[in-house]
Amino acid sequence: MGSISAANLELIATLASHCLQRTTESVKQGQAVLQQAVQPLPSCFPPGPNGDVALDFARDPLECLASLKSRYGSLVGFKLASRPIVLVSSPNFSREVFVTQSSTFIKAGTAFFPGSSLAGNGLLVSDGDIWKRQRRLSNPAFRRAAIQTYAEAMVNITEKMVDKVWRTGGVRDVYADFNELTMEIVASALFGASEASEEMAQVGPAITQAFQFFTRRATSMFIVPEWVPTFDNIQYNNAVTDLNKVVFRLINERRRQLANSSAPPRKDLLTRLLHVTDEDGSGMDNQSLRDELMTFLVAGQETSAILLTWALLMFALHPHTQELVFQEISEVLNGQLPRQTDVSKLRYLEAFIWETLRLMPPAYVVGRCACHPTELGGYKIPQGTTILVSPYLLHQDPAFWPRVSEFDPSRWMPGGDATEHMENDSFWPFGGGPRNCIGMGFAMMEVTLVLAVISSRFRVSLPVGEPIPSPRAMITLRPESEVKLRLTSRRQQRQRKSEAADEMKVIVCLN
Ligand code: HEM
Repeated sequence: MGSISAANLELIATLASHCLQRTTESVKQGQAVLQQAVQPLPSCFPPGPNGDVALDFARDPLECLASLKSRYGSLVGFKLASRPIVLVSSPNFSREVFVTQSSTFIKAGTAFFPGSSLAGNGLLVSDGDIWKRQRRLSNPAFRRAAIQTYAEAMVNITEKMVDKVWRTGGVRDVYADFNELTMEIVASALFGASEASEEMAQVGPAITQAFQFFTRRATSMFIVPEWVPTFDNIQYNNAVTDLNKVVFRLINERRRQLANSSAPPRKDLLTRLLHVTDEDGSGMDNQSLRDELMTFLVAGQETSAILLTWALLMFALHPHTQELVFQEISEVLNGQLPRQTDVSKLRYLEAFIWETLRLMPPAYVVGRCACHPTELGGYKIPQGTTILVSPYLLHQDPAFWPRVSEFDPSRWMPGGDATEHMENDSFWPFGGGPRNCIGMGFAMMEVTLVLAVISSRFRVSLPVGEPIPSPRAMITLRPESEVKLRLTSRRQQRQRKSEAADEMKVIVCLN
């Protein structure tokens, strides 16, 4: 057997110390959780059940949260997998968590929060000064004028999908199709609709694998740290390594192009992020850029795919509403493809999207952690308590929403009963306060344009005998499995109708 070289020894020593450090961190975290587990809930905690609700939650998270609210009200204290949790589902307490006490209720320490090497220390997970700086530097890339430049690509990519895979319609798993579509849209917005997004498409399987792992981890009660060499972890870490290679290469290439080229700057998000600097002239380093780009992929791809899927299901379940959307689109677009300037004219479609977000908010709960002892609604909230604000429960509360379970987009039209909900804190599909969704404008434009393209070409229905797909609450409120919908080409349907009418005319003449 050969002897171990000095370099190898050094490597082994580094690895060992790394593992020891990570183990110590994990042990510390484990001790903190254990301490919380054995401690009873404080007496002045919000009222709730005595036992741990982990089993109920694992069986059906939505049902578990709804039953907690119906039994104990809009501020419930309980234990979930031994962690102290407060469930918040009223407008004023949600505002307090998101806005008034936003510096007390932070991300770090939130139970079941999917911190992961995939999104690194990006906007979704960071706190304090790091988050402030990254948000300040990222904001310009999401301003209205900036996101408008992605509209054309959003429409082209949708057209391409429709022409390639939907063509004449038929039954499709629209959830799978939308996952691919939104991945391509967000990758093209991030890196430009060129070789870069093609390169990202090549790492599609790695992204899918990393996302699936990320979801499993975020919904598991027992989290194995990513550095432990389990089969799952090794696969995941390989996927992240593949992604990192591509993303770092793209960042370096773009930096070189910007330094050398006198050509007009590209308009993708990466270029915009490379241009912004702080007051001291410094911008984001490669690692921060990588973390934000991956965060935008993680935060922006699946949420939009889910919203599009629920929207199409709503079309299928409410044919009259679908026809109203189609009428509006026909009038506004007049047979042309939608453009960014059309988005604000599609008022009923926008109302339709808000109503879908009301009943099926992809972010059905939003988590925070109390970074020091505080109060909420007169109750004591110890440091380390996880707060779950639930837009899903709030959007379905009959105290704030008349005809609460009716799907009625017209409530969002001028004079409707929902228009004031944006201001009165009973509608939080994109979160709120300083940590609200940076991609809200992007997502609303994307979903509007995609639905406009689809609706002008297809009528959507539930295939005969197909059950209505149900939601499954994971990190997001996603479909439980495939969502199979029938897409009937409106053009072919018109053709068939006019052929049938011609045939009828012939029969009448012959008679
Ligand atoms: C229908 C689509 C979307 C929904 C429903 C949604 C929902 C949300 C919600 C509820 C939050 C707040 C989370 C919290 O407070 O902990 C959030 C944050 C965030 N979203 Fe979205 N999102 C969507 C699309 C997007 C898109 C398209 C992007 C980017 C391309 C994006 C990027 C982010 C980021 C970076 C954050 C963290 C912001 C911060 O803490 O500063 N989201 N999103």
